[in-house]
Amino acid sequence: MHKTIIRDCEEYDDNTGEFQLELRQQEKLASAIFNKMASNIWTPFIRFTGWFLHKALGHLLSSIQVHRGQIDMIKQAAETGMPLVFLPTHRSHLDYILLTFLLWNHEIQAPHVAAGDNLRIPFFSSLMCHLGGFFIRRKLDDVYGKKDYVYRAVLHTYMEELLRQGQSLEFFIEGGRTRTGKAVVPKGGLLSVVVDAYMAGAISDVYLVPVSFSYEKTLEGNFRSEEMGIPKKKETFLQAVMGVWSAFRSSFGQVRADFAQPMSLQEYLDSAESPGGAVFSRLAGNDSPSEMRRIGSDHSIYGTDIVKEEQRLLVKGLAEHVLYNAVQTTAIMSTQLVAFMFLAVHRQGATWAELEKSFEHIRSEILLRGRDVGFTGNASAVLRHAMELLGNQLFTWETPSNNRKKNQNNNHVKREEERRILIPNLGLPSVFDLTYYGSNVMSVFLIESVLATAMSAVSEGLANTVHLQEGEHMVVSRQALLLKAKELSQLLQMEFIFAPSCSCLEDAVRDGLDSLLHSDLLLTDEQDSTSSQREKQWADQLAFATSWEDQAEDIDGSPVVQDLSYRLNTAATHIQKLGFLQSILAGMVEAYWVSASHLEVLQGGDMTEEKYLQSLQKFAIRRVEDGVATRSESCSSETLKNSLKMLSHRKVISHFFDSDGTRKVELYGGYRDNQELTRFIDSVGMFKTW
Ligand SMILES: CCCCCCCCCCCCCCCC(=O)SCCNC(=O)CCNC(=O)[C@H](O)C(C)(C)COP(=O)(O)OP(=O)(O)OC[C@H]1O[C@@H](n2cnc3c(N)ncnc32)[C@H](O)[C@@H]1OP(=O)(O)O
Repeated sequence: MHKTIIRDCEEYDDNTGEFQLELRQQEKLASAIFNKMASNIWTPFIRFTGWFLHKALGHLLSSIQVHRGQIDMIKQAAETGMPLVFLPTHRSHLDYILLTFLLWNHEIQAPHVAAGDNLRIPFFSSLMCHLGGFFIRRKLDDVYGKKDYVYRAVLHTYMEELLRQGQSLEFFIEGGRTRTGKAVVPKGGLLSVVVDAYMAGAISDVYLVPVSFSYEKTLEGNFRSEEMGIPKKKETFLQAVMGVWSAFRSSFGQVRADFAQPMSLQEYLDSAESPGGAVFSRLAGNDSPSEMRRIGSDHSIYGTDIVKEEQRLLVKGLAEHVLYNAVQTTAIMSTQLVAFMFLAVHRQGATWAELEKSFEHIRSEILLRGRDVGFTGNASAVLRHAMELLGNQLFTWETPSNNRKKNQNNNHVKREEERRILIPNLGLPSVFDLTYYGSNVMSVFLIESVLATAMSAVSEGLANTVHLQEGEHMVVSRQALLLKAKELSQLLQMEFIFAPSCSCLEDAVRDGLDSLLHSDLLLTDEQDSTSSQREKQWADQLAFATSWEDQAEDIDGSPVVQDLSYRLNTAATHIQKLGFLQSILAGMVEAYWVSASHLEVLQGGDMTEEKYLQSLQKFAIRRVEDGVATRSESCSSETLKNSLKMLSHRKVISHFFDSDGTRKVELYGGYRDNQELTRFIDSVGMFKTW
């Protein structure tokens, strides 16, 4: 492999002494990088580790669930001889251990796994290397803005060569473990190498395998400090050993691994419907895909100076597609359901009977939406088990103070017991334990939650459960609702992937609206549907399907097709459902609104990015401590950071480097004006549901 890199360099036939000297130096550098990077799988060691894990994992986990059919599917894909690229979601350090372990158990070739060089911990890193780990920089370029071509070339060639040899690869496209519990916007660097290897004809095809791991309890404990904005410390050898030791003295419940259907890269790119396919066709121009493949491409980390925007879109679309599939296959574990239930339904607490009822209800709603759960058993038993794993510091039992008497008889004691309320601890920082586990469930109800939140914006706050009265008459325009839902999804695009890249956001939102209609949260005027009314509903929906696009194309913005209106079902149970759906995104919307409001600080002039983020987090925490915030999770460091990415993407703020190389942030021209900024803050604030 080392020779391949050197051969590539020697293709430049320049015999001047200076060039030869430079070449030798670069060769030395490439060789040093390669030696530091490469993995060295040692099969007997994998076998030994597999045997050891068989003994050890039983002390940590009560079970590892994996679907036999999914494993067979992976085996079949492996038997084609095509390289497999495993792309798991990243929740824990156990992810990569379990993946190789599961594959080894089923006699599937162990993959080479990209490990960030922050994991280069003495002793452990050499074990990792023999188990398939190859070390990459977390940032490709050491110096910002200056491409490290040699490093990029070595990494590119190394990965391409592994694929060429039919070896399997694994990398975490989110780039690191999630701190919030939900998937992180994917990175495109390593995936671009795989796409490029195919485009350049180094491989005839490759299977991309989205994988997800879902834990009842993660080994890592919690990410409270990081969510509070306290920087992560680099782990030392001693801490790593202590971590392993303390893990073996605890119990982490069950883990569920899910493999989504392997995707052929060739099929993905050839598919005319996928945005990847459309971009690919444009890139290929008149050339057929195979012609294009022969020509090669510069889609990767190592190519022309600037990767074309269309090429980036192709890889980005693919990465999002993979991650979307991984998230959709993720099973919901007991602890995740319980945490979600407290955050979205029972923030004020609930009796045991109420909790059991909600638990059963949410479980059935999850299954109804085609998602799986990683537990069985009756609500009471699962609730107890989940709360034990989450830890009792997250909940407090309280007895309502009235009628509390001493010396009661048995019946009284029982009744008293039934009246006791279990209250979640939503204070800082423990709320982040609940959000970490609960956020995995968000993806199940995401689009419906977006629509419920948009409903509040369309009705100018009147459709908030705080204001809504039972039996109240409230009508919303379908067109306005869909447009506001789209706006909100775009606002939260750094938080979620709303639709796979083969579909579009509009379709996903329309499907969400159908669910709300189906569940009777929204009613058409003629809800008692006779067959002719059903036909009309169909026709109306068809009309809207074209109206969205029509309206987007219309110059003056007036809708071309007649709009429809829906009546909000204000029966008590439906108000409750609306509240539940709005509650799911309320903390995030509050964080984005807080972030938008804090921009006023920048009207005084630019600030270093670090200082600005600190001041934003302080502001958000103070709101919680002063009791001003509605949701304590609104000060989540990760959400605030994402909101800044969105502000930068929307060109509300911009970044630049000072003369001393410090990254600074400032308001974009128009937003320095008070009115413009206020308009922007209001455009975020309209999604408040409190
Ligand atoms: C039985 C036995 C069991 C035991 C068994 C044990 C197994 C023992 C194994 C140990 C295993 C440990 C495993 C740990 C797990 C981690 O350590 S996770 C962390 C490390 N992994 C990753 O980060 C993978 C995903 N990250 C990436 O792909 C990132 O892109 C990279 C490669 C790290 C680079 O990140 P970056 O420097 O921030 O730069 P980024 O903006 O992403 O782009 C870099 C370049 O990529 C290219 N690029 C990026 N996006 C695109 C795009 N959309 N289109 C085209 N090109 C693109 C461009 O060339 C870009 O450069 P520019 O043109 O922008 O200058």
